[in-house]
Amino acid sequence: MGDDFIVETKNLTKEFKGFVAVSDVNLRVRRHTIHALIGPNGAGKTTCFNLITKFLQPSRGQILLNGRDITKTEPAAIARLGMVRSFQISAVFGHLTALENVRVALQRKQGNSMHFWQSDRSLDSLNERAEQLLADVGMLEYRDTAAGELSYGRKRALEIATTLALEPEMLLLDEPMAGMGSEDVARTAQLIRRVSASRTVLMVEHNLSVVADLSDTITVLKLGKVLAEGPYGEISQNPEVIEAYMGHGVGSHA
Ligand SMILES: Nc1ncnc2c1ncn2[C@@H]1O[C@H](COP(=O)(O)OP(=O)(O)OP(=O)(O)O)[C@@H](O)[C@H]1O
Repeated sequence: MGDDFIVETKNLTKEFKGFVAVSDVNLRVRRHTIHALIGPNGAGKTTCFNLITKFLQPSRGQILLNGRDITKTEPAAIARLGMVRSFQISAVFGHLTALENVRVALQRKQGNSMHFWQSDRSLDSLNERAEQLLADVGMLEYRDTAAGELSYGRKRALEIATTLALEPEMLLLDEPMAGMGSEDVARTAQLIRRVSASRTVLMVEHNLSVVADLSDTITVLKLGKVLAEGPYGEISQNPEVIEAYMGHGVGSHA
């Protein structure tokens, strides 16, 4: 793999009233890879994620997206630059069907230009694109099901489809497996692998076997600092990582 980084942070630091939650983090996310942020509770994963997606403003440091400094960029502008965050809590409209949910996302992407939507042809092509996105996440058979009636895992798949409607170059997933049963976890892992084919994925995830299975690179945070970075086989052998996870699984994964 070449050294082509889509996201880089330089000395990224966040202090909350003097408490340093994220401390001088230099993260480099290689294009077209799956990169996971892990670490024990309170390690600073969520804060780091919120900084990168601009939900929080850093106290110090820099964030680069495709080499461009986005440290001061408004969160709303980030999606237009190709970086889209998918939420842990499903953001789909329960009373709309799966297809309608994806259509809404596509319309939002198109900017809702009235004259565009008046033609039947454009509506047809919108439906086609929405169906394609549902197929991409393995949800075509649920196209006419109200989102509120879908299982939690399928809601998440639908939510990923609405995120993909924005054509992100980079997808940020906040604990994609949270609250899922094992069947949904397996399906979602497959989905993440599939959508990562032409994109870059950065995820915060607690499920270590999923992280081990999916990630090209793993960054381990502890007390706001990077403790280790590398593929699972490497970090899981790192004594400091094992100690940080004492009794919680790193190193014991087959
Ligand atoms: N808004 C805030 N104000 C004060 N302290 C905060 C704030 N947000 C996070 N922290 C602190 O920063 C540290 C890192 O928190 P963070 O949520 O980023 O960790 P995490 O690795 O995501 O943990 P978890 O796995 O438990 O979600 C914690 O000690 C937390 O209490």
